[in-house]
Amino acid sequence: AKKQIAALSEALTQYNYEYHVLDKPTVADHVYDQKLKELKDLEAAHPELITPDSPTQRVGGEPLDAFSKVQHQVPMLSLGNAFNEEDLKDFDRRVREGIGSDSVTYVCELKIDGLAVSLRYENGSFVQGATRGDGTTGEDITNNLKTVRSIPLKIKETSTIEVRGEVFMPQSSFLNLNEKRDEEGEEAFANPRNAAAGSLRQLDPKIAAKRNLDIYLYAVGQWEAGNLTSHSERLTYLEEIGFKTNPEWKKCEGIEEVIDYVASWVEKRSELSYDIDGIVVKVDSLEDQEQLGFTAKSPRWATAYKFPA
Ligand SMILES: COc1nc2nc(N)nc(N)c2nc1C
Repeated sequence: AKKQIAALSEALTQYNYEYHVLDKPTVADHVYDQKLKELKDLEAAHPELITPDSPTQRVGGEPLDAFSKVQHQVPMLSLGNAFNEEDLKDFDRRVREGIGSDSVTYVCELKIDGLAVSLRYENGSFVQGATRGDGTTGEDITNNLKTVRSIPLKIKETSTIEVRGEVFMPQSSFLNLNEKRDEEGEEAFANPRNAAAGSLRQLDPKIAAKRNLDIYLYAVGQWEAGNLTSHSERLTYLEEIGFKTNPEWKKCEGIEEVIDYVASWVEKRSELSYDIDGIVVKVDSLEDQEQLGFTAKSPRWATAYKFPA
């Protein structure tokens, strides 16, 4: 039974990854459902073989009375804002002065309009997930985050790592949810961000599990395997070890290319299946990031260009 459970668990983990992270399923839904039922039956017959990172443990746990607090070992900071081209040029000038170079490689990422969360993995298993909170102390929402299908319960990296990203509700899920709430005489959510926040704040994971939340990861903490030299390499590494990253990120040589990228997304924004509230611009070189450091509350090597609300 142990071998069968391990084989089923591995197959289901791979199917889930292909469907929810790569958006490239290789088996039909009924195959997934049938194997999941097989695994559930085997685990019911051998409960001592159930592991917390089994595919059957996504919607686990009884409703909580409250969320416990989590201290972020590395604070979850906020981003300085830019509202126009002038602000972006000012940011670029400060960066070039700070690193003493006249051309900078940036990475641009879509700024997802959701909730920032931090995910901790130990020995390859998802062990804890927390909200940003006030940046230092967040809330432990591990059980709710386990219901987000695009969050892997196990990854290939076995050293302890922490990754950060944005949980969001796709627009289609938001519209369906509000329709259902309307039918049930419940108040509609104002926007997908509020709906995602409300879903992650549910004390009962069975409710969160029905909200079709999704996630894009964008940062990975320092860890021994971290011999990477740039943010773009880290994004690629996140993808390699099984995380979902937003595919629209782009390396930009100099602030003019950043300005072009930002302008292109002002147009294309409405074609996305999820809400974004801006573009995040980061210095790519980790050495340069190190040299620029942080203000009290945000990195000097990044800024968020905000779209008009
Ligand atoms: C480096 O710090 C950050 N990076 C970020 N990157 C993306 N893509 N989106 C964010 N919301 C974000 N927020 C922060 C504080």
